[in-house]
Amino acid sequence: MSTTLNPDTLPAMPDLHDAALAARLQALLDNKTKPQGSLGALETLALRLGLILGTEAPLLREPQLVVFAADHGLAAHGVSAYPSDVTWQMVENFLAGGAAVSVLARQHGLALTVVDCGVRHSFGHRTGLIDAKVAWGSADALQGPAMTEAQCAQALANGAALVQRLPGNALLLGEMGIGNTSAASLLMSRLTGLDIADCVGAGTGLDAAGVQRKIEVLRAVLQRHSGAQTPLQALAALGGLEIATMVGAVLQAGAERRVIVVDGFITTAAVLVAAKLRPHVLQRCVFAHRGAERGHALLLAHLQAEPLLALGLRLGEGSGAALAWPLLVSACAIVREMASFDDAGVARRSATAPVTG
Ligand SMILES: O=C(O)c1ccc[n+]([C@@H]2O[C@H](COP(=O)([O-])O)[C@@H](O)[C@H]2O)c1
Ligand SMILES: Cc1cc2nc[nH]c2cc1C
Repeated sequence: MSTTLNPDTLPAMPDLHDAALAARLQALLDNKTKPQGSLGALETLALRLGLILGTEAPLLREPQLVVFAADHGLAAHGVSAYPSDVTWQMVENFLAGGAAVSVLARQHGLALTVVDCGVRHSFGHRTGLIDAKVAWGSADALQGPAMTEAQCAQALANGAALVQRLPGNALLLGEMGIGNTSAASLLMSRLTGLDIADCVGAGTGLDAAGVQRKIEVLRAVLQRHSGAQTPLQALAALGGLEIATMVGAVLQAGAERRVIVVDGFITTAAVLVAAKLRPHVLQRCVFAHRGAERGHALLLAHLQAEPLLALGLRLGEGSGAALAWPLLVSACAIVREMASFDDAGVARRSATAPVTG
């Protein structure tokens, strides 16, 4: 491993497990005026948020939805249904407030920031856009590595630095990049050992023949980079400047004990890379949804993640993270505000009632 891409330089990620706090949070939930466990997944979520934030009174502050954007050399091989220009055009749409995620972020009071990690376009200085451009798109991974080790290290550092400057205690992940389902599928296959055919889907809307061609291209890419086996080697070779920047952001957010809200297939692939480097980062993650992109369900299963929603989304941008956000707010409010049996003078479960699961 070269010194530029050294995993030892990444942030430490201590185990968040705190049996005493978990027991106190569970007791708080069990004493609320409801049959035990009746708020289902919201209770699991409340426990997780309490543990991440290290408190019995979890409160989410100044949530930040960050859309990581970049272009992909592999897009030249017809692996997407749309042209690469859509990446910069959608960045303009985010900045103008007209994209799906713009609408949802406004609706839910989420600060929206777009990061140019490597878009093939010059935006100039713009409100709401962070310039973290490492290159004008990643290189064609069929010809060589998608990024040099130095570029990958720069993207990781950019992601960490931008999170350090963000306020609040929650990071919602979004991305935009024509061709980035290919990079995500490549990373998934390499880091899980699953066959590439199980990791590839229609992305923006390829037909069945298009998906077959995409699988063939990606199989050749994996062959070309058979030596790139560690998480960081795979990240540099198989690419995605927005994915690499996101990995840096996720590791920094996790180290700062921010709540990380994971969106669709591509953001989950970034979390996979981060988790292979620092497994405890998964304790800080809330998986917003299981999307329609083939591979996402398998990837979530690999991570033993239980997503909150299943709406058939395949948009990205952070749209699923934004849609799930009110559930996180509700979970925290339940812990902080709901009355206990004692507070409200409500009778507890009868001592003689049979115990059920
Ligand atoms: O989030 C997802 O699960 C998801 C699934 C399919 C496509 N996308 C979005 O579509 C783009 C990538 O698709 P493609 O076909 O160009 O690789 C990129 O901008 C993603 O945000 C996102
Ligand atoms: C129009 C469009 C919007 C998107 N948002 C995220 N990925 C996208 C891909 C396309 C093609």
